[in-house]
Parts: sequence; structure tokens; C-alpha cells
Amino acid sequence: MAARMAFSRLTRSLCEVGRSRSLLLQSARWVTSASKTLTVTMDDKTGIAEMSLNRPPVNSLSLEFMTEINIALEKLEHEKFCRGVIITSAIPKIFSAGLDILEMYQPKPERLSEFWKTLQDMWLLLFGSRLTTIAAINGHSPAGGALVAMSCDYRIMAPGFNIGLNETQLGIVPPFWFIDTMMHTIGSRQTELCCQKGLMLSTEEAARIGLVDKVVPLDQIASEAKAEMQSWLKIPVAAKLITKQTIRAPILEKLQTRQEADVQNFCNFAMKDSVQKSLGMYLENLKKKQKE
Ligand SMILES: CCCCCCC/C=C/C(=O)SCCNC(=O)CCNC(=O)[C@H](O)C(C)(C)COP(=O)(O)OP(=O)(O)OC[C@H]1O[C@@H](n2cnc3c(N)ncnc32)[C@H](O)[C@@H]1OP(=O)(O)O
Repeated sequence: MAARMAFSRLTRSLCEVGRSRSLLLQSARWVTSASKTLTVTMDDKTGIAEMSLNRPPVNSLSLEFMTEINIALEKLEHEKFCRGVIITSAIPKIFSAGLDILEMYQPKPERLSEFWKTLQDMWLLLFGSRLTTIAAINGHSPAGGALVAMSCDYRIMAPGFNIGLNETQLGIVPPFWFIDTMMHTIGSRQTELCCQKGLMLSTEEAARIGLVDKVVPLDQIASEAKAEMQSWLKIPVAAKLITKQTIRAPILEKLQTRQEADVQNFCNFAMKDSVQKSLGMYLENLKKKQKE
């Protein structure tokens, strides 16, 4: 249901963005075409797909990038032989820098609402996926990046990076469904501590509170993710999926029943002068940091 609703919006979004991104079936493996920013490969023997994010410099989630991700997720969801997907990054040291702040800073109102709908769709597709989903977190993963990781069934992270919902540090508020996703992962007390302070946790701190399930060296992250996936795929599929749906359905429904209102809230909030000022200053600091 979540995936179907997301798909109808996705189709519209695709037309508006005006890009064609077909997925080509190529014997044993299929790969995304038309774009270098997302590579999806599938091993037909194991039914395991890998989605690799590759939008330099930091895999920030723009409208177009999320549309691509959504199309790929939708395709995998309907791919008969696909049983699981591993999400990772092709960019050294960055899993995803989260939402593209440039989408929210001095935005055009129509694009802003489309941007938010596309983010909602991405979350609905990923959090509600029938597939087993594993995040192989091979770099920093703030805010929207953490949301992607937390929406998966399992998280493996390499040491030396940070992860968390840091929105309050930017003077913005994590949406209720970001918070719900974190509460689902680490419980409400830890979520409150992390979200109010906008904490970015080290890999080890994240593992300590269950935000990350396993810590492995960077060079072993891909093989470990595959091994972990194999163990999940041994569980009887219907039993596993119904269990996942039972746990996640109320969280998904909360957004599904308020999607339009959530878009409106977000747009109103984002357009506030004070929020625009905070975002402008944050962007400025990111650039300054680069020069230092
Ligand atoms: C308005 C209402 C909002 C309601 C709530 C919305 C919920 C929000 C969710 C979000 O995801 S907001 C985004 C949060 N993300 C961040 O705070 C991450 C910021 N980035 C970083 O901390 C670092 O860039 C990094 C990811 C740790 C990587 O550091 P590194 O030193 O490797 O690279 P930089 O030199 O910092 O960056 C390179 C380049 O990329 C630009 N950039 C970085 N992050 C973003 C981003 N999220 N969006 C857009 N652009 C980003 C950065 O400015 C540099 O640009 P140039 O100077 O090269 O042009």
C-alpha cells in the first residue's frame, strides 16, 4: 500500500523532473542506465541487489537524486527475483550528507513541495519495503543520511565516521517521521537525547545505543553486508515480512494519513525568515570550513 501510493506520486514527479531513467535487464545482472549518480546491480543467483549512491561531492539528497533512488527502489520491489538490497556509497568517507540544503535555501515554492513529497516517498518505499534492506555505512551519515540508514532492517558501519539527526544544530526541526524512525531504532529516551541536542555520534557511540548493529573495518564492510544479508535470507520469507509489517505499519500509517499536511508544514516552516537565515549561515559555515 505504502509502495503503491508512493509510486503514483513518483510517476508524477518523474514527469515533472523530466528525466528518463530506465533499468535495463542484462542477463544475470541489471544495472541502472542514464545516470552516473546511482548504480544498482543485482546478482540473480542470490537475489541480492546493491544500490550505490554516487552524487559528488557528498551524496546530498536533491529532488532529482531522490527521484532516481525511488525509481530504483520501486523497480527492485517489483523484481521477482530480488530478495534484499544493500545500500552503500561510492563516495569515499561519505555515506550521505543528508538533504541537499540548497533545495531548502531560497527555494521556489513548487519545487520545495515536490522535493518534500519525493523525500516522503523515498522513506515510505524504504521503510515499508518487502525486501530485506541493509545499510553498509561507509562514511559520514548526518540527518537525511541517517534516515536512509535507519530505514533499513540492519546497519553495518565502519569506524571513523559520524551518524545522527543533527537538525537542531542547523536551527531546524527533525520531522515527526524522522523522529519516529529513530525511536523505532533506539527507543524514545535515546532519541530524545540525540534529537534535542542534534548529536552526531561516532560509529562506536552509535553501536553502543543500537543505532548501528555492527561495526566492521571499512575494507570488510561490503563482504560483511553480503554475509549478513545471507543470514537474513535464510529466514522464512513470509514470516519475516509479516513480522516487519506488523512492527512498521503503524509508523508508516502515521505519515500516510498526514502526507499533505506534512508537506504544507514543511513548506511553511522552511519559508520562515528565521529558518532561511539559519540555513544561509549553516551553508556559509560549511564553505568557510573548507577554506580553513
Ligand atoms: C528547512 C526546514 C527543514 C525541516 C527539517 C528538514 C530535515 C533535514 C534533514 C537534513 O538532512 S538537513 C542536511 C543536514 N546535513 C548536514 O548537516 C551535513 C552537512 N555537511 C557536512 O557536515 C560535511 O559536508 C560532511 C558531510 C561531513 C562532509 O565533509 P567534507 O569535509 O568531506 O566536505 P565539505 O567540504 O564539508 O563539503 C563539500 C561540499 O558539499 C557541500 N555540502 C555538504 N553537505 C551538504 C548538504 N547537506 N547539502 C548541500 N551541500 C552540502 C559543502 O557546502 C561543500 O560545497 P562547496 O563549498 O564545495 O560548494
